[in-house]
Amino acid sequence: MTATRGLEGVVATTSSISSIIDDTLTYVGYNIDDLTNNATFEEVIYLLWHLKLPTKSELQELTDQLAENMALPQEVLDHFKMYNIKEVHPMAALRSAVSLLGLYDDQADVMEEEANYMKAVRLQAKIPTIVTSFARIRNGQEPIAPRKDLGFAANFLYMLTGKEPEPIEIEAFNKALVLHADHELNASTFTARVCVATLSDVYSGVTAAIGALKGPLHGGANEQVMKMLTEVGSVENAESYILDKLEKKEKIMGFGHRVYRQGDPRAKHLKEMSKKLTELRGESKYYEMSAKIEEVFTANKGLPPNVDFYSASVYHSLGIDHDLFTPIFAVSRVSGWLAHILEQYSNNRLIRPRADYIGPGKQEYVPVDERG
Ligand SMILES: CC(=O)SCCNC(=O)CCNC(=O)[C@H](O)C(C)(C)COP(=O)(O)OP(=O)(O)OC[C@H]1O[C@@H](n2cnc3c(N)ncnc32)[C@H](O)[C@@H]1OP(=O)(O)O
Ligand SMILES: O=C([O-])CC(=O)C(=O)O
Repeated sequence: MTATRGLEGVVATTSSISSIIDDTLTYVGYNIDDLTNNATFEEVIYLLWHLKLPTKSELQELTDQLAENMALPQEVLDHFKMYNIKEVHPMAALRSAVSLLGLYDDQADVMEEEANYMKAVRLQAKIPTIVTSFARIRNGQEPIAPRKDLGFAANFLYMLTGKEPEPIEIEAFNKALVLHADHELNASTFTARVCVATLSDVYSGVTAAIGALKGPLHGGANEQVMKMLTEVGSVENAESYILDKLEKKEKIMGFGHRVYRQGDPRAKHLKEMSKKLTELRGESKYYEMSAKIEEVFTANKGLPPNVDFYSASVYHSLGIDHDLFTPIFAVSRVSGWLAHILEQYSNNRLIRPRADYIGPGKQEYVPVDERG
């Protein structure tokens, strides 16, 4: 038995949800470029969960179900007062809040297909409310209830800021949600599938996935990119900053990918939005710094940017706090996690690989008093 480090190249499951073939990403056969340019996030949720695009009435039904389920149990809102909210990372708060949410769902452990589907609806609806309520409560503001007349993307920005977002903001945020929705067997989705393959519940699967997304080698990279842009500070500093990091053999966040070789097809959409939005805000230096970093890093390492790189300046231009970037990734990716959880349940087998043991050989037990 030999191990493949990081399971690189290992095919661990079949799936009908999304595919990456020759650097092309599709959701259920639809090219990501097409979906990003044309679809609402609600349509994409439906696509991932039902493996087909919705009719008008199917879309309306899902939209209504999401709207009806956005409110949080008061206990979940109250729990934000149990710790020092200003000191807590929002991803840790989200992970805990989702776990807590499971305690207030009397269907949490009901394993029927319909019950699991409705839990998916409830989680997809409530996660944006958790993120926006957390963000407001820590600023001493009251959470804002969603508006029935706004779509998913617009509602998120509205619940965060209390202001009705501009059409260009809604368009950009919707595109970002579509782009982050699913990505084959990435680390957090694999985590979710491993968890529920023990026939554990949907809340456990999503809680585990949030934990995996939090790390800077995965979803946490977008916040780290913004930290880097802040440190770089100006276009003039970008080249020396990157060359110095490379000299020290440090990783540059937002670059490289386990699967893509020529480039992440999602990055170009975010790059375009970054240019547009930073110009609109009179902060084009964030786009220009990013573009310079890309130029210098790619010339030196040959690694193109991934989805996390330009999403940082996009979210910054939308006025979003930098530590909310990864929770926003979760607001979108939960749609993919839930699709994979439902798919795993539908054809389940325990996921249990082997380890190639490399520890010591046979040893004799020595009582503690006799050990040197
Ligand atoms: C949504 C997402 O999860 S997208 C990914 C988000 N993560 C990041 O942006 C973090 C930065 N990137 C990385 O750490 C990696 O590219 C990963 C984690 C995305 C992929 O990792 P892996 O496939 O395991 O590649 P690994 O980390 O082994 O890198 C292979 C080589 O490229 C180098 N490399 C890869 N990415 C980077 C980077 N961003 N900066 C500098 N060097 C890099 C590694 O140092 C390594 O070099 P070596 O062979 O000389 O040691
Ligand atoms: O697929 C991966 O390894 C990481 C990624 O890009 C994603 O989850 O969107």
